[in-house]
Amino acid sequence: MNVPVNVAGVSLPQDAHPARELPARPEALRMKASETALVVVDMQNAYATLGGYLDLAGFDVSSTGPVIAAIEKALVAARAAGIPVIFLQNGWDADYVEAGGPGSPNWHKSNALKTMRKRPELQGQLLAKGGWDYALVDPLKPQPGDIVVPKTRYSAFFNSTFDSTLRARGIRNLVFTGIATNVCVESTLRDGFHLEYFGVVLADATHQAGPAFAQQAALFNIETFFGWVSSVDDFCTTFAPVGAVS
Ligand SMILES: NC(=O)N/C=C\C(=O)O
Repeated sequence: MNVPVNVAGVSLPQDAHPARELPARPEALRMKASETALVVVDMQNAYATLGGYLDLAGFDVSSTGPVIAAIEKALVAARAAGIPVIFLQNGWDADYVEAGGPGSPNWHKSNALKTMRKRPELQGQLLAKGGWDYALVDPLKPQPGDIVVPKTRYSAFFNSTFDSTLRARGIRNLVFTGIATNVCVESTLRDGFHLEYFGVVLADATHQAGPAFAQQAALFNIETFFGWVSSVDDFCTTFAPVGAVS
């Protein structure tokens, strides 16, 4: 039911968004556009482009093209439905202070930092703010009104503005796209679960870091324990304007 909202003497717009039912595994999920964000995880050259960090570190990024196209489609639908779009962007300052030194597990586990230690000529290039590797891929540049949240660890909920950005807007549903399904997507969705956010992955708009089984395992974990799994077409159809013919 839509009722006028008055907060501290200020009238806020009524919520004109009806609940929609998004087909998903293991079951459909009811959600309102006004309580939902489309989250684009780390679609940077580092993760999606030949010559970027993942490629240089030995991960296969040759099939990320369809993922970029699928995210573009989801972005069009989200913006048309009034669903906020949040781009996450992973990396550190050019001196890697934010990456942590040997006292941080990140220093030991980050394959970007390890690759640069192995190949000193790459020092300062991988995931460094201001550089090509850190930049979002060209087809997925933010548009006015979109939100960009920088982050320094796999989960977007740590040492970032992500949680406050969501809570300030009354968002409780997170629709995830991006790379990598089994690292930053899953880490962020899992932390969101523990903070009471409903997390849905659009599987065809994600890509794993590592072998294909890593994608399957991440989707299994999400579907079974932490959230829901849907598709770009189902997201677009669910949030299409009422009466729109597809
Ligand atoms: N965006 C990601 O999922 N990142 C995965 C690995 C890394 O950043 O080292």
